[in-house]
Amino acid sequence: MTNKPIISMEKIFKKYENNALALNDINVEIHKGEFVFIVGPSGAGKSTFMRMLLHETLPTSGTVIINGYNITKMKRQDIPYLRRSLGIVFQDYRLLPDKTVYENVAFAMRVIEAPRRLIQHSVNSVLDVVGLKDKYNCFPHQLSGGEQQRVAIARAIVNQPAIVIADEPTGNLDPETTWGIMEIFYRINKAGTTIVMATHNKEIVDTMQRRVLTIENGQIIRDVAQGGYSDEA
Ligand SMILES: Nc1ncnc2c1ncn2[C@@H]1O[C@H](COP(=O)(O)OP(=O)(O)OP(=O)(O)O)[C@@H](O)[C@H]1O
Repeated sequence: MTNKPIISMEKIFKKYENNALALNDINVEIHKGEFVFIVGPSGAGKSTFMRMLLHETLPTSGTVIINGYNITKMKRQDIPYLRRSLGIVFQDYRLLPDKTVYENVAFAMRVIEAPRRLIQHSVNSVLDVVGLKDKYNCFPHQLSGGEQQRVAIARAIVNQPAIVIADEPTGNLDPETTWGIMEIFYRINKAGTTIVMATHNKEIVDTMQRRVLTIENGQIIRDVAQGGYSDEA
């Protein structure tokens, strides 16, 4: 058995066109099954870090390997395979407004041309995981923010990704709804999926007691295996 990290970043620098140095020598390994919070002040480089995992931005220098793909060297035709191994959840849900809950989730499987019966089975099963089976026929505007985020999570996990990347997923939600969403992430992680979540929410980080990477001025200034928002390593 190998123990290769599922995500590895080595000597990552990211300088934007305006010369802003968003990431300044990031070195980190994340292993399968970990739950990792990315925290830090506004402008620290968290979004840049997350966008790099999604292949939305490339490093100026350094190596990023995600689920076996070297993102700076991979072939263009392999990008969809990398994306398929990632489930993505955003702060603002990003559902298709004119599609039902069922269709929003099924869409993620239709684009990879999954067979119809598998789609039916998988969508029903993930809607059950997020507690939204009864709402399968609703449109996003008929749902609360928390329910919309549940749909987005169902969509993110329906293709059974190895890694779920969540950027501030509870940023628009009240505290009670936030905990409902965190419980779902907790269960997904318990089932073996690696989770990387950027958040400003001190309370959830303190309560969950998972790995915390703190980014400041483009550098990882703290890496705590199991701790709170500002615990020392
Ligand atoms: N597309 C871009 N072009 C130029 N500079 C950028 C770009 N995106 C981010 N930056 C700069 O890079 C730095 C890091 O930004 P980033 O968005 O990664 O921070 P963040 O930690 O996610 O902040 P927040 O918590 O406010 O979302 C900032 O100085 C920002 O101004």
